[in-house]
Amino acid sequence: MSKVIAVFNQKGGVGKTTTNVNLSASIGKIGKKVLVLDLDPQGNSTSGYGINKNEVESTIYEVMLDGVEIKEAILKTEFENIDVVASATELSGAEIELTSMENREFILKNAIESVRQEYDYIFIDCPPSLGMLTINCLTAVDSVLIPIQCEYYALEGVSQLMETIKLVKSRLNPNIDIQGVVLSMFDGRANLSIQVVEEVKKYFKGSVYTTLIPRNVRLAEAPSHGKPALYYDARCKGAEAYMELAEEFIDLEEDII
Ligand SMILES: Nc1ncnc2c1ncn2[C@@H]1O[C@H](COP(=O)(O)OP(=O)(O)OP(=O)(O)O)[C@@H](O)[C@H]1O
Ligand SMILES: [Mg+2]
Repeated sequence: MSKVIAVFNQKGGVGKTTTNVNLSASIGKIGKKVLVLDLDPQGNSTSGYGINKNEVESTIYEVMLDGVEIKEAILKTEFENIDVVASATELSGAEIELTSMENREFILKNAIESVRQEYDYIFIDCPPSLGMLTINCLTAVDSVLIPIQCEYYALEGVSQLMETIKLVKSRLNPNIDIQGVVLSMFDGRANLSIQVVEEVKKYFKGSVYTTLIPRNVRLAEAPSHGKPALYYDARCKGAEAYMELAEEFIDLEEDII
Protein backbone atom coordinates (compact mmCIF):
# COMPACT_ATOMS: atom_id res chain seq x y z
CA MET A 1 0.00 0.00 0.00
CA SER A 2 1.46 3.32 -0.99
CA LYS A 3 1.91 6.33 1.22
CA VAL A 4 0.17 9.37 -0.22
CA ILE A 5 1.86 12.72 0.41
CA ALA A 6 0.74 16.28 -0.36
CA VAL A 7 3.43 18.84 -1.09
CA PHE A 8 1.65 21.82 0.29
CA ASN A 9 1.96 25.41 1.46
CA GLN A 10 -0.74 27.87 0.45
CA LYS A 11 1.93 30.53 0.03
CA GLY A 12 2.99 30.88 -3.61
CA GLY A 13 6.48 30.37 -5.00
CA VAL A 14 8.01 28.66 -1.95
CA GLY A 15 9.36 25.62 -3.80
CA LYS A 16 6.42 23.18 -3.75
CA THR A 17 6.73 22.14 -7.38
CA THR A 18 10.52 22.09 -7.38
CA THR A 19 10.38 19.84 -4.32
CA ASN A 20 7.60 17.67 -5.73
CA VAL A 21 9.47 17.02 -8.98
CA ASN A 22 12.99 16.64 -7.64
CA LEU A 23 12.25 14.72 -4.47
CA SER A 24 9.99 12.27 -6.32
CA ALA A 25 12.61 11.80 -9.07
CA SER A 26 15.29 11.05 -6.47
CA ILE A 27 13.05 8.61 -4.60
CA GLY A 28 12.33 6.89 -7.93
CA LYS A 29 16.05 6.71 -8.65
CA ILE A 30 16.60 5.04 -5.26
CA GLY A 31 14.25 2.30 -6.47
CA LYS A 32 10.84 3.12 -5.05
CA LYS A 33 7.88 3.19 -7.38
CA VAL A 34 6.36 6.67 -7.47
CA LEU A 35 3.22 8.26 -8.90
CA VAL A 36 3.38 12.03 -9.26
CA LEU A 37 -0.03 13.66 -9.40
CA ASP A 38 -0.29 17.29 -10.48
CA LEU A 39 -3.27 18.97 -8.86
CA ASP A 40 -2.20 22.53 -9.71
CA PRO A 41 -3.92 24.09 -12.76
CA GLN A 42 -0.58 25.82 -13.50
CA GLY A 43 0.70 22.33 -14.40
CA ASN A 44 4.31 23.00 -13.46
CA SER A 45 4.99 19.47 -12.18
CA THR A 46 3.54 18.12 -15.44
CA SER A 47 5.83 20.26 -17.60
CA GLY A 48 8.71 19.71 -15.17
CA TYR A 49 8.45 16.03 -16.12
CA GLY A 50 8.51 16.92 -19.81
CA ILE A 51 4.79 16.45 -20.46
CA ASN A 52 2.72 18.95 -22.44
CA LYS A 53 -0.58 19.06 -20.56
CA ASN A 54 -2.38 20.31 -23.69
CA GLU A 55 -1.55 17.09 -25.51
CA VAL A 56 -2.69 14.70 -22.80
CA GLU A 57 -5.98 12.92 -23.38
CA SER A 58 -6.99 12.20 -19.80
CA THR A 59 -5.78 14.40 -16.97
CA ILE A 60 -6.64 14.67 -13.29
CA TYR A 61 -9.53 16.91 -14.41
CA GLU A 62 -11.24 14.07 -16.29
CA VAL A 63 -10.54 11.76 -13.36
CA MET A 64 -12.10 14.06 -10.79
CA LEU A 65 -14.93 15.58 -12.81
CA ASP A 66 -15.81 13.18 -15.64
CA GLY A 67 -15.42 9.88 -13.80
CA VAL A 68 -12.51 8.63 -15.94
CA GLU A 69 -10.62 5.80 -14.21
CA ILE A 70 -7.27 7.05 -12.85
CA LYS A 71 -5.51 4.13 -14.57
CA GLU A 72 -6.44 5.68 -17.91
CA ALA A 73 -4.79 8.96 -16.92
CA ILE A 74 -1.49 7.47 -15.74
CA LEU A 75 1.40 8.39 -18.04
CA LYS A 76 4.64 6.41 -18.09
CA THR A 77 7.80 8.54 -18.22
CA GLU A 78 11.41 7.98 -19.29
CA PHE A 79 12.50 8.67 -15.68
CA GLU A 80 13.22 5.74 -13.40
CA ASN A 81 10.15 4.49 -11.51
CA ILE A 82 8.12 7.63 -12.24
CA ASP A 83 4.54 7.72 -13.52
CA VAL A 84 2.61 10.98 -13.79
CA VAL A 85 -1.02 12.05 -13.79
CA ALA A 86 -1.08 15.39 -15.59
CA SER A 87 -2.84 18.57 -14.63
CA ALA A 88 -5.06 20.56 -17.00
CA THR A 89 -5.82 24.25 -17.30
CA GLU A 90 -9.55 23.43 -16.92
CA LEU A 91 -8.71 22.39 -13.38
CA SER A 92 -8.96 26.05 -12.34
CA GLY A 93 -12.71 25.80 -13.03
CA ALA A 94 -12.90 22.64 -10.94
CA GLU A 95 -12.83 24.72 -7.76
CA ILE A 96 -16.37 25.86 -8.60
CA GLU A 97 -17.59 22.67 -10.33
CA LEU A 98 -16.62 20.56 -7.31
CA THR A 99 -18.72 22.56 -4.87
CA SER A 100 -21.96 21.22 -6.35
CA MET A 101 -20.87 17.57 -6.31
CA GLU A 102 -21.89 14.94 -3.78
CA ASN A 103 -19.15 13.96 -1.30
CA ARG A 104 -17.13 16.72 -2.91
CA GLU A 105 -14.24 16.55 -0.42
CA PHE A 106 -13.66 12.83 -1.09
CA ILE A 107 -13.49 12.78 -4.89
CA LEU A 108 -9.70 12.61 -5.15
CA LYS A 109 -9.42 10.13 -2.27
CA ASN A 110 -11.88 7.78 -3.97
CA ALA A 111 -10.22 8.26 -7.36
CA ILE A 112 -6.75 7.20 -6.23
CA GLU A 113 -7.90 4.22 -4.16
CA SER A 114 -7.65 1.79 -7.09
CA VAL A 115 -3.93 2.47 -7.72
CA ARG A 116 -2.67 2.72 -4.16
CA GLN A 117 -1.44 -0.87 -4.28
CA GLU A 118 0.79 -0.19 -7.24
CA TYR A 119 3.15 2.44 -5.83
CA ASP A 120 5.41 2.97 -2.86
CA TYR A 121 4.67 6.69 -2.82
CA ILE A 122 2.14 9.00 -4.41
CA PHE A 123 3.18 12.67 -4.38
CA ILE A 124 0.59 15.37 -5.03
CA ASP A 125 1.58 18.90 -6.07
CA CYS A 126 -0.97 21.39 -4.71
CA PRO A 127 -1.96 24.83 -5.97
CA PRO A 128 -1.08 27.82 -3.74
CA SER A 129 -4.61 28.21 -2.38
CA LEU A 130 -7.01 26.79 0.17
CA GLY A 131 -9.86 25.92 -2.22
CA MET A 132 -11.69 22.67 -2.97
CA LEU A 133 -8.73 21.13 -4.82
CA THR A 134 -6.52 21.56 -1.78
CA ILE A 135 -9.24 20.27 0.56
CA ASN A 136 -9.63 17.21 -1.71
CA CYS A 137 -5.89 16.72 -1.58
CA LEU A 138 -5.63 17.01 2.21
CA THR A 139 -8.54 14.60 2.57
CA ALA A 140 -6.83 12.04 0.32
CA VAL A 141 -3.33 12.02 1.83
CA ASP A 142 -1.57 10.30 4.69
CA SER A 143 0.74 13.23 5.28
CA VAL A 144 1.80 16.71 4.26
CA LEU A 145 5.30 17.75 3.22
CA ILE A 146 5.70 21.49 3.75
CA PRO A 147 8.29 23.44 1.79
CA ILE A 148 9.31 26.73 3.38
CA GLN A 149 11.43 29.30 1.60
CA CYS A 150 14.39 30.72 3.49
CA GLU A 151 13.34 34.35 3.25
CA TYR A 152 11.93 37.17 5.32
CA TYR A 153 8.30 36.32 6.25
CA ALA A 154 9.09 32.60 5.87
CA LEU A 155 6.62 31.74 8.63
CA GLU A 156 3.93 34.07 7.34
CA GLY A 157 0.79 32.03 6.67
CA VAL A 158 2.16 28.99 8.49
CA SER A 159 -0.32 29.29 11.37
CA GLN A 160 -3.17 29.39 8.83
CA LEU A 161 -1.65 26.35 7.15
CA MET A 162 -1.53 24.46 10.44
CA GLU A 163 -5.13 25.51 11.23
CA THR A 164 -6.26 24.12 7.88
CA ILE A 165 -4.52 20.81 8.52
CA LYS A 166 -6.10 20.68 12.00
CA LEU A 167 -9.54 21.38 10.56
CA VAL A 168 -9.16 18.66 7.93
CA LYS A 169 -7.92 16.30 10.64
CA SER A 170 -10.97 16.89 12.83
CA ARG A 171 -13.59 16.76 10.07
CA LEU A 172 -12.37 14.82 7.05
CA ASN A 173 -9.14 12.91 7.58
CA PRO A 174 -8.32 11.93 11.18
CA ASN A 175 -5.06 10.22 10.19
CA ILE A 176 -3.38 13.14 8.43
CA ASP A 177 0.12 13.83 9.70
CA ILE A 178 3.05 16.16 9.02
CA GLN A 179 5.58 14.26 6.91
CA GLY A 180 8.26 16.91 7.32
CA VAL A 181 9.30 20.46 6.60
CA VAL A 182 11.77 21.20 3.80
CA LEU A 183 13.76 24.42 3.88
CA SER A 184 14.20 25.61 0.32
CA MET A 185 16.27 28.26 -1.46
CA PHE A 186 18.81 28.34 1.36
CA ASP A 187 21.74 30.70 0.96
CA GLY A 188 24.54 29.77 3.36
CA ARG A 189 26.19 33.17 2.92
CA ALA A 190 23.15 35.09 4.06
CA ASN A 191 22.53 35.66 7.76
CA LEU A 192 18.84 35.85 6.99
CA SER A 193 18.76 32.28 5.65
CA ILE A 194 20.53 31.02 8.77
CA GLN A 195 18.08 32.90 11.01
CA VAL A 196 15.09 31.50 9.12
CA VAL A 197 16.37 27.95 9.60
CA GLU A 198 16.57 28.57 13.36
CA GLU A 199 13.10 30.11 13.48
CA VAL A 200 11.49 27.33 11.46
CA LYS A 201 13.20 24.66 13.59
CA LYS A 202 11.91 26.37 16.73
CA TYR A 203 8.36 26.40 15.33
CA PHE A 204 8.24 22.87 13.92
CA LYS A 205 10.51 21.23 16.52
CA GLY A 206 11.66 17.81 15.28
CA SER A 207 9.79 17.86 11.99
CA VAL A 208 12.36 19.78 9.92
CA TYR A 209 14.63 17.81 7.59
CA THR A 210 18.34 18.22 8.25
CA THR A 211 19.01 18.49 4.51
CA LEU A 212 18.77 22.09 3.32
CA ILE A 213 17.92 22.79 -0.33
CA PRO A 214 20.26 25.52 -1.59
CA ARG A 215 19.33 28.24 -4.02
CA ASN A 216 20.72 26.76 -7.24
CA VAL A 217 20.13 28.05 -10.74
CA ARG A 218 20.16 24.52 -12.21
CA LEU A 219 16.96 23.74 -10.27
CA ALA A 220 15.29 26.72 -11.93
CA GLU A 221 16.62 25.79 -15.40
CA ALA A 222 15.81 22.08 -15.41
CA PRO A 223 12.00 22.49 -15.90
CA SER A 224 12.53 24.32 -19.19
CA HIS A 225 14.27 21.13 -20.41
CA GLY A 226 11.36 19.02 -19.15
CA LYS A 227 13.57 17.11 -16.70
CA PRO A 228 14.12 16.83 -12.97
CA ALA A 229 17.54 18.35 -12.11
CA LEU A 230 18.92 14.86 -11.52
CA TYR A 231 18.49 14.10 -15.25
CA TYR A 232 19.58 17.55 -16.39
CA ASP A 233 22.78 17.94 -14.37
CA ALA A 234 23.13 15.19 -11.76
CA ARG A 235 26.16 16.82 -10.20
CA CYS A 236 24.73 20.25 -9.57
CA LYS A 237 24.27 21.27 -5.95
CA GLY A 238 20.47 21.27 -6.29
CA ALA A 239 20.22 17.73 -7.63
CA GLU A 240 22.65 16.51 -4.97
CA ALA A 241 20.63 18.17 -2.22
CA TYR A 242 17.36 16.59 -3.39
CA MET A 243 19.07 13.17 -3.55
CA GLU A 244 20.31 13.69 0.01
CA LEU A 245 16.79 14.73 1.05
CA ALA A 246 15.37 11.59 -0.58
CA GLU A 247 17.82 9.45 1.40
CA GLU A 248 16.90 11.22 4.64
CA PHE A 249 13.21 10.85 3.79
CA ILE A 250 13.52 7.10 3.13
CA ASP A 251 15.68 6.53 6.22
CA LEU A 252 13.06 8.20 8.41
CA GLU A 253 10.27 6.24 6.71
CA GLU A 254 12.06 2.96 7.21
CA ASP A 255 13.18 3.97 10.68
CA ILE A 256 16.82 3.18 10.03
CA ILE A 257 18.14 6.24 11.85
N1 LIG B 1 16.26 25.85 -4.66
C1 LIG B 1 16.00 26.68 -5.67
N2 LIG B 1 16.97 27.37 -6.28
C2 LIG B 1 16.70 28.23 -7.29
N3 LIG B 1 15.46 28.45 -7.77
C3 LIG B 1 14.45 27.79 -7.19
C4 LIG B 1 14.65 26.86 -6.12
N4 LIG B 1 13.45 26.35 -5.75
C5 LIG B 1 12.55 26.93 -6.55
N5 LIG B 1 13.13 27.80 -7.41
C6 LIG B 1 12.47 28.64 -8.42
O1 LIG B 1 11.57 29.50 -7.72
C7 LIG B 1 10.33 29.61 -8.40
C8 LIG B 1 9.20 29.10 -7.49
O2 LIG B 1 9.43 27.72 -7.20
P1 LIG B 1 8.27 26.64 -7.34
O3 LIG B 1 7.58 26.76 -8.64
O4 LIG B 1 8.86 25.34 -7.00
O5 LIG B 1 7.32 27.13 -6.18
P2 LIG B 1 5.80 26.75 -5.90
O6 LIG B 1 5.62 26.84 -4.42
O7 LIG B 1 5.45 25.48 -6.55
O8 LIG B 1 5.04 27.94 -6.63
P3 LIG B 1 3.44 28.03 -6.86
O9 LIG B 1 2.88 28.43 -5.53
O10 LIG B 1 3.27 29.08 -7.91
O11 LIG B 1 2.97 26.69 -7.30
C9 LIG B 1 10.48 28.81 -9.68
O12 LIG B 1 10.86 29.66 -10.71
C10 LIG B 1 11.62 27.83 -9.36
O13 LIG B 1 12.33 27.44 -10.51
MG1 LIG C 1 3.90 25.02 -7.89
